[in-house]
Amino acid sequence: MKIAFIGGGNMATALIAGLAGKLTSGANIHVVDPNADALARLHHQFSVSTSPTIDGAIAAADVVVLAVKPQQMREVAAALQPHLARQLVLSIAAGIRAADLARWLGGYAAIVRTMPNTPALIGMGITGMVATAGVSGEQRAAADSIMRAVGQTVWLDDEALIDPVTAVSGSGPAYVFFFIEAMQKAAEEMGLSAEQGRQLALATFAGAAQLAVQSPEPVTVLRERVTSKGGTTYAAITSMEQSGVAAAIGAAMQAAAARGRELGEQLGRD
Ligand SMILES: NC(=O)C1=CN([C@@H]2O[C@H](COP(=O)(O)OP(=O)(O)OC[C@H]3O[C@@H](n4cnc5c(N)ncnc54)[C@H](O)[C@@H]3O)[C@@H](O)[C@H]2O)C=CC1
Ligand SMILES: O=C(O)[C@@H]1CCC=N1
Repeated sequence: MKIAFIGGGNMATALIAGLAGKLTSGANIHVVDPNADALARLHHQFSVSTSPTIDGAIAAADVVVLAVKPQQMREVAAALQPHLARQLVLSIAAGIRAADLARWLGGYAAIVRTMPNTPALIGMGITGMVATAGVSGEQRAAADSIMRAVGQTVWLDDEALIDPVTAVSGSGPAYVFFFIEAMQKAAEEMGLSAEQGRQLALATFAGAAQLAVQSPEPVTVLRERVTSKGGTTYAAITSMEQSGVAAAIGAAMQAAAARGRELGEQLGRD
């Protein structure tokens, strides 16, 4: 499968790292980005071919992944349009609605809209996906195999659910890193070294996440099992409840989903 990426930034790099040598070789991956440093890095790491602007290489691709910022999508779509004939267009942009993208591509119908996340870099991503009516069964399977090469996939029937997916798993790695940062900072404030705090916090996250994945029991039961009545965890969870941590997480996720909808409305307006 030949895959072209328009945009070679953070998320494209995570996808290429997961894909190269797995689903396809770097030689079958082409990356377009005006940033020469980004192209040099990707070429050096994964032996992908590169170009600073959209060129003839796009015609040879089976799948064109749109990995630019939402604000750049319209301009990129206009430049891409003359090069499209039979390729599947796979967008990873937050907010941008498939119908607006199809319009900017001059009515091009073969579009899969997705929301991946950066753990794709180590093959542990998860991607929410929705196909438009113009996508063939073969193209849908191709999109699924690309994203499954870097993790799990969740197909959605309703495109509106991409914004909630963005709020959960697209932006989610940042919430986890934020929590780990806070734990590391508190560990240091309590006298542990930076390295000890890092080791303890990371092993706790990785261990607890794997336990939750592998356990047949819901996370509520797992949490209760750590929480002895009147013990240390009880003190910590009571403090979090008093601080409104669960409500704050809910509000943060609502804000992420709302921002996705807002981007779609703003950028799709004309
Ligand atoms: N970073 C993340 O965790 C996730 C990002 N996304 C989506 O992925 C997209 C890219 O995000 P990031 O990789 O984080 O951004 P980024 O800023 O790291 O990458 C964007 C890249 O596009 C390039 N670019 C700018 N104009 C271009 C043009 N005309 N043609 C080709 N390339 C051009 C830039 O030089 C840059 O390398 C966004 O739409 C975002 O919503 C989706 C899921 C997760
Ligand atoms: O923050 C963003 O807009 C992108 C989409 C999901 C993760 N990063």
